[in-house]
Amino acid sequence: MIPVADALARLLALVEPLPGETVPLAEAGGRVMLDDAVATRDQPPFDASAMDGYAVRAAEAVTGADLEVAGQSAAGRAFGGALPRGGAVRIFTGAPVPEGADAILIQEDAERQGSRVRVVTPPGRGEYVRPRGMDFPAGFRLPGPRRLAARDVALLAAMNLPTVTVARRPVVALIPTGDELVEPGETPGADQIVSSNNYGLATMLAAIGAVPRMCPIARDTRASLVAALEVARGADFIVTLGGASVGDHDLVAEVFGAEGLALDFFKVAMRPGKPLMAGRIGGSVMLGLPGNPVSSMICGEIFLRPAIDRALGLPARARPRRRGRIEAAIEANGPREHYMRAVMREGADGVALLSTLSRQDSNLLATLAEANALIVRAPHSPAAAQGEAVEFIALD
Ligand SMILES: Nc1nc2c(c(=O)[nH]1)N[C@H]1C(S)=C(S)[C@@H](COP(=O)(O)OP(=O)(O)OC[C@H]3O[C@@H](n4cnc5c(N)ncnc54)[C@H](O)[C@@H]3O)O[C@H]1N2
Ligand code: MOO
Repeated sequence: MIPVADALARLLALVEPLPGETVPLAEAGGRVMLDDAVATRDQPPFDASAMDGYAVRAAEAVTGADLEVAGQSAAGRAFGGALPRGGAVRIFTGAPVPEGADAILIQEDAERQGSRVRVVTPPGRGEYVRPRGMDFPAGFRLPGPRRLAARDVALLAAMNLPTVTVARRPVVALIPTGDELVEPGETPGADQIVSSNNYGLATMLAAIGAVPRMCPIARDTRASLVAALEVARGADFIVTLGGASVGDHDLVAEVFGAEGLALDFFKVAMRPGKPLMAGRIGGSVMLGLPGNPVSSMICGEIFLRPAIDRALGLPARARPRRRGRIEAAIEANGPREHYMRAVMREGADGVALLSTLSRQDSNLLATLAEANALIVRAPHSPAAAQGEAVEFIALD
């Protein structure tokens, strides 16, 4: 058994960042932009009004001043010239402030009389004027690599970038293994269960920008595993579920070995998730996850997510951990790093409070769904009393 951190480092070393492809902005959300984006223009591209009112010279727009309205500036239809002396220009939000004006008299602070406007409450100099480039100047950089959130895409559009170069999505073949498995919706035999891990992992993968490839269930025979591998070939990652342990029907390492798997490691000091393996087969990274549903989902969190991030060109790092306090005592831990399902709530003073769920067996998907956090306990940690600090990973 190797430590979790070593296993992750070794897995990440097997992964190569994928090349980029150019996509239209409307399809860029959630994708990883590889390089810095550079603004081609100032935003706003001119001094703009932040309010509806009158563009004026602050020095002239004193209380009671009576200004001649020389014209109007609307968004998309600027006033043609400069602001005349003693004048005002009717202006609307987002419109260019005419040359010579340095403040906006909002209409609530003015009285309009025909072609003239009286100042009731004078504006300060610069008031309600958004200077050119206030949001960002030409040459401004949005740094890559980054996974593009909706707000990033809005910014790229404002930067006048119609396309963006993003990492190709990694294709991840998911191979469930086991004679006992049927697809959801089928009628299981008396000794059968429904395959769940592949659906959970596919959902996790799609959410982080990978493309899951659902392979048919491989039975516990050489021929069936080889057939599933053929469906998986060519994917960036080939992930098997189950068949990883030491039982007579756990054939993955042996069959894949004969098919060219260069195994890098097998067995990790973690709980759940011990019989994890990784290597390379053909051009693909192979990750063998344990069959127990919670084990494979937690291994997905701890290993597959950082590996996908690396393929996407993002910094490769372990899932971020936070610190919180436990609401009830926890027993001493054994030799494996323990990922305990827990419910986290934010305490009144901003401290996260964690309650471990009472049942932690690695077949219990219902407790995983109930959990919103994984408390991480280092190997051999002593018993922890109520209120003690622990590290945890927030589940999303
Ligand atoms: N003698 C030993 N037995 C076991 C050991 C060990 O060290 N010595 N390790 C245990 C641990 S820890 C785990 S984890 C499991 C992992 O075994 P496998 O990866 O070989 O998984 P399977 O035996 O194929 O299945 C385990 C369990 O999970 C169910 N399963 C499998 N695939 C799916 C799926 N797609 N959806 C839902 N459930 C699935 C399967 O029916 C079994 O119940 O080995 C322990 N044994
Ligand atoms: O490591 Mo197994 O994944 O404990 O159940």
